[in-house]
Amino acid sequence: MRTRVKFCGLTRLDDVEAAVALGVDAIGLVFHPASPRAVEIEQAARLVNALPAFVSAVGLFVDAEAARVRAVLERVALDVLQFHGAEPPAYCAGFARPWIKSIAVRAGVDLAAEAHRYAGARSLLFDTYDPALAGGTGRCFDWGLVPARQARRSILAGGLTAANVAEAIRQLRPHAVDVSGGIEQAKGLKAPDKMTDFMKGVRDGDQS
Ligand SMILES: O=C(O)c1ccccc1NCC(=O)[C@H](O)[C@H](O)COP(=O)(O)O
Repeated sequence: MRTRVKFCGLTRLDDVEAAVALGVDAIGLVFHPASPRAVEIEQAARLVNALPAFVSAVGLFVDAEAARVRAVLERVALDVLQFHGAEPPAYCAGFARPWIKSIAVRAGVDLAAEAHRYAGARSLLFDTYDPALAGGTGRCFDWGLVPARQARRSILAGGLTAANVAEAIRQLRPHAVDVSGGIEQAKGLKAPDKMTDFMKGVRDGDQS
């Protein structure tokens, strides 16, 4: 089975079109105002409206007020929600949308317990722990901390690049990979050559 790919933190129409042309499965839009990749609601609506069928739009939130998530959903046709804070399962399930929960992986985190707690999630997204950042760290975590059983339905994130994604896939065989900083020329601005190389890396991983 091929590894699904999500490009995250897109802010420009050109980048969305390039991502679609490369065959991504999903794009991620960051609705966390503190992020350098944050998008405004009308900007996000334009980006999502440029997507063809079968490419999913994922909206990222960090401990947002429920009213804020609802306000975004009224204007932006998001397919999936992705939560990067300390949101409890009942909150995540409260928007009538499929959802993903990000888990900051570090030694001592019980991923089986997190999977049990967030059993309503379509997938868990395993990302790098950083006490100062809710996501988009640009750094890898120790992939050895993810048991094979937990990896299977998961989305692997954190510091992935064209140089390491094939090896990450070979080691963990995740359902999907998620990248932001590894395909950028500057925060929020994607680099076409890095996007192309990343997709090649994914295909190499799938064949390994
Ligand atoms: O990208 C951000 O700035 C961000 C801010 C707050 C919460 C989540 C954020 N991004 C989440 C993502 O899904 C990233 O793709 C993921 O963390 C991987 O990022 P990177 O290590 O840069 O590839």
